[in-house]
Amino acid sequence: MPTQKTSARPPAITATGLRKSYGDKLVLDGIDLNIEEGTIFALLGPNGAGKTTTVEILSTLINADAGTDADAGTSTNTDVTAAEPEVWVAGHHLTREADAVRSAIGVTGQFSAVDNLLTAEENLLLMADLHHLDRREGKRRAKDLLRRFDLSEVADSPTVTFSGGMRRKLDLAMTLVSGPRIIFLDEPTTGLDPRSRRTMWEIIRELVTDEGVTIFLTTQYLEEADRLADRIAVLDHGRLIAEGTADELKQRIPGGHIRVRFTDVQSLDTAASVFGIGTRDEDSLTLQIPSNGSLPSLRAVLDALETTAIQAESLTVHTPDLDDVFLTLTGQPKENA
Ligand SMILES: Nc1ncnc2c1ncn2[C@@H]1O[C@H](COP(=O)(O)OP(=O)(O)OP(=O)(O)O)[C@@H](O)[C@H]1O
Repeated sequence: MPTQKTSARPPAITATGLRKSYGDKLVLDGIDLNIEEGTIFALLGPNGAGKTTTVEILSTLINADAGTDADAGTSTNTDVTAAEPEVWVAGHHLTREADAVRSAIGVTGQFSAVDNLLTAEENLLLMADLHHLDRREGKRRAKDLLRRFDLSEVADSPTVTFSGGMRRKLDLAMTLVSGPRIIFLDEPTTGLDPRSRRTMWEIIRELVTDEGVTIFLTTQYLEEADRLADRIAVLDHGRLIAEGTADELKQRIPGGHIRVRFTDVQSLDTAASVFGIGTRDEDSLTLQIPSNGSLPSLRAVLDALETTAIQAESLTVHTPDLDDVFLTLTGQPKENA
């Protein structure tokens, strides 16, 4: 069967005009993806945006409705005749070479694959069996993964006793038993406490830097995409409304600001006339002054307050984050998008 004929090192995932509807409900409306090998790609979107559906299609769990037809990416018509999807994963055609795709990928979904009745090691050995590894190799990989994920001490404990963070680590370890080159992580840290989330981030980063795997992750957390991803795509109502590095996305939105809170309206008014710019909010007694968040701009504000002897109660510096990106791109906060 053919493999993608580009360079010696094909992109990990390419897709053109990916569409999916459930009945009348259009979930994906012509999505294009181009993800380089050895990078982390984050698909960012609120609940119901179509993130899991995208992962399910790319990992061969469900079929897309259509790929590259004449009007791909431009139509919102849900009655588009299904054409052969044009999606390549790990250099293999998604539908014509589905088995080859499956053997190159690993998927960790929102619902744990961990069997509660088994120990951590038994869960890993079960995965090794499913992937037809011989017993010795299976045992070797299980031990190696338990050590890497800091689970050796609980290798023989029933997983029913595991915390959410331990379970999530074991889930990912189980995905790694088969040595996948591309790993799909569907909301890998949802519901985890901040410490477990950071541990998970470290593990994900190491997978890329140490082993050169490609990670396709979905997330609702702007911070997660910002911290982890080489490229981020923002999914909204079945369309990618923006794509780029975290910095590129941030550049598309207005700059940050310094927010100064005063103790009374008189101080607020004086400050508003001194600065001459900014948004004055009498209810919260705050003045929002445009700023790039740099030290000199902060110093300028502090100096002006000091020389004019205006009493400020508190001051916060706001640099643009991905929440601002969502607000700017969709006109709505992420939660309501
Ligand atoms: N099997 C299905 N039948 C009908 N509708 C579905 C099915 N699977 C998903 N949907 C709908 O498709 C839309 C996108 O769902 P999807 O699970 O892909 O979103 P998501 O971005 O992953 O959201 P979440 O963060 O909540 O998991 C939702 O409105 C969902 O109700």
